[in-house]
Amino acid sequence: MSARDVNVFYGDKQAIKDVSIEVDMDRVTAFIGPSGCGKSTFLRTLNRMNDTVGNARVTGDIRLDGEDIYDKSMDVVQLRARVGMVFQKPNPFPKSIFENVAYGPRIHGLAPSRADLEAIVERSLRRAGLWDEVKDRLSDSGTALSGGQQQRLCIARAIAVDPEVILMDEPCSALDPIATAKIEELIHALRGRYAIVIVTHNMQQAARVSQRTAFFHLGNLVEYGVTSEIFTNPRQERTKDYITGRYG
Ligand SMILES: Nc1ncnc2c1ncn2[C@@H]1O[C@H](COP(=O)(O)OP(=O)(O)OP(=O)(O)O)[C@@H](O)[C@H]1O
Repeated sequence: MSARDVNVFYGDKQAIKDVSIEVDMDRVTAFIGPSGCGKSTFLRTLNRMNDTVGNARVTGDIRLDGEDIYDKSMDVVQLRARVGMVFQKPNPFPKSIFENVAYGPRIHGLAPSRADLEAIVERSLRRAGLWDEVKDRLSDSGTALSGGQQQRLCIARAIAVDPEVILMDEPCSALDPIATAKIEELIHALRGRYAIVIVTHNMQQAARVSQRTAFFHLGNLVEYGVTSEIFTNPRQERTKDYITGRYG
């Protein structure tokens, strides 16, 4: 995915200023920066989630496989299948575990038969590291799972429609350390199969899970590069101040 000269406004207030970035398709990219710097706002431009925010306006050019995702001909439902999203708070549908995962493939026509649908559900739950925990209770409600399991269910739901990119907006902030570690392991396991972009407040997490890091401050993309270099040898003073804990 590539973004060029992206600006986002909420009414008159500019939240993102001229951001350009190339997201590598076979890597995990972390967005870091102090609260309110625009990480989530920018993440949401990548699958047009800002369309659902009444006063938000996006300018610039964002492409997925060379296609302008803001073009009038772009089908937003298809786009959000290709660029899936996992939110801060796990948000399974109030339906069974099976239905949570089956819903997307069904509406996108990916499963011609019941057997195909069952295969997709099993594969997605396996990839999300949840199959062994839920295989005997697929008809239980998704909302009855633990928080960490719910978040892996949401990841399985995103995977089920065969996305190219998965956006994760602070996916562990509502989870305990054990559930967090499982999600981090999962991100490692999914790397290479999907491009993953994760917003995180937790710098250790960014360092653990990502290969590329983008540091945002006051709506600007201050620095973007190889994660180990950003954390050990940042080029910009503002990045250095943030990673050494001087603000944020
Ligand atoms: N719906 C909205 N209407 C108006 N302003 C908004 C809206 N959403 C976000 N903002 C503002 O845009 C700026 C960027 O917010 P955003 O949530 O993207 O930052 P963030 O870096 O993700 O913050 P955090 O780490 O606290 O989640 C902030 O000043 C915020 O107040």
